[in-house]
Amino acid sequence: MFDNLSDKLEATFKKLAGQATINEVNIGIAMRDIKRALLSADVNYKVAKKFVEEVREKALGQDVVKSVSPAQMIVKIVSDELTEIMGGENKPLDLNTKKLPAIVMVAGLQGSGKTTFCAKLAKRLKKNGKHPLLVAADVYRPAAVDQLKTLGEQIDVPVFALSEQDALKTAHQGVDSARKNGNDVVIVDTAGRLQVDEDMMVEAEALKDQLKPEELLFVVDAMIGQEAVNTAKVFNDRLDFDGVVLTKLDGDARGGSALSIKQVVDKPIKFMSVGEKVDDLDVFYPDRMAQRILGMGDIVSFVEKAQETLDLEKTRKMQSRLLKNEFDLDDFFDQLQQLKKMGSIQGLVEMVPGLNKMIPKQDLDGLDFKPIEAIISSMTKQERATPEIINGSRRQRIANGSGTRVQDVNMLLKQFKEMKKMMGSVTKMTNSGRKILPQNLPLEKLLKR
Ligand SMILES: Nc1nc2c(ncn2[C@@H]2O[C@H](COP(=O)(O)OP(=O)(O)OP(=O)(O)O)[C@@H](O)[C@H]2O)c(=O)[nH]1
Repeated sequence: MFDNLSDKLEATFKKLAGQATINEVNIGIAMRDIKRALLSADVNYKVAKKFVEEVREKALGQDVVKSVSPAQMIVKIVSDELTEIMGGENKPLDLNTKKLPAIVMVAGLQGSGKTTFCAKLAKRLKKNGKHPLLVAADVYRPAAVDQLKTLGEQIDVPVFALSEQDALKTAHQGVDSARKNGNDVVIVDTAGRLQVDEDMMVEAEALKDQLKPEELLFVVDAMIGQEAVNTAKVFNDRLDFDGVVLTKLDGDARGGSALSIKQVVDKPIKFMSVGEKVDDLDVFYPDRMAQRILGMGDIVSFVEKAQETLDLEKTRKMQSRLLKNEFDLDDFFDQLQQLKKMGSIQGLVEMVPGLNKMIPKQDLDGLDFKPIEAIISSMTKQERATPEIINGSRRQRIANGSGTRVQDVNMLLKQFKEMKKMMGSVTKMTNSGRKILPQNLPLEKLLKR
């Protein structure tokens, strides 16, 4: 996400880095470049125009501070402005209500990722100690009801559905059922259509009027670019929703909708969805997103995600084995499982400052752990603990057992050996008190110029 925009902004800042002062001329060129970068990231034209005007005004109005170079100053202004256009601070869900259950109504076009989002949100709320109930009010497509039921089973959250095609009745009875069964939050999945149509809007308006949800969330697929912004406008004019959920940001390399939607509908983006799995949902933090766009990563989210998903006890044990250089293929296997729990690798790489520059995206596309897992699973306990004993005939046996080739086994063993060597030297550096991160980051370097 935002790959191109990040590269273009970085190039603009680099050009400014050689300048001694900020003046009308160099700021004019920089703003032209930034505007072009925003437009090619599919940012709404009016938003891009306003953005550069604000940045220009702030940059020219700044007192020259000796310790800060023009490039540093512009990076800071652009970062603040990006945060601002995406909404400033995160606006969390407000589920406070005197009458339980709290109701979250979810609306959007068909295929936007509504149903998947309902399940993701339910999982998140459950983790935070709530007792959600999912209500299948997307009654016209039996497959949508089945999909919600399957997801509900997967995350162990109850799903309420009726066999009748009556969204209002389903929603009302769902809320009653929640009240009876002690569910404190109801998440109502509503019907979508392929395009905005009158029947869908009328039904959504009726649901809103009758349910009076604490949160009405509009779900939109970021991959449709500016169309996402237009659809948001139409839905907001009719439903006056409370917040936006941007989905499929993992597939949206440009990111224009994330940058435009808040400005156009004046409603906060509350969540972003970055993959198909039930854990691929993140709270949307405009400031962290701005940092990501500027290639500075989002280490806070990375650490939060790790804390939420990883088995910390296991990780601690692994670290201690690493320090003693006892890390073996069993640990490697465990670590892969933990990594997988954290979500998409591309998403993780984008969060770590500088890492997205070090690993080409094409190396991550389609990265598949399955053959690695199969190879390790085909080894004996002894082989996993002491990979050095894996000779030619053992390699052949492991390849046969895992349905891979001997070359694949060789490659894995070689990579494991190199990784262990690298970890050894990192451990030594850490022990000797040398800091490894985060000095080598592109923007950190740029800021030092
Ligand atoms: N890559 C990616 N796929 C997603 C994401 N969110 C949802 N999807 C996929 O998008 C497709 C549509 O998602 P649904 O949740 O069924 O969409 P919906 O809006 O409920 O659609 P209807 O039930 O037909 O109204 C599914 O294949 C999801 O797995 C996401 O963040 N990233």
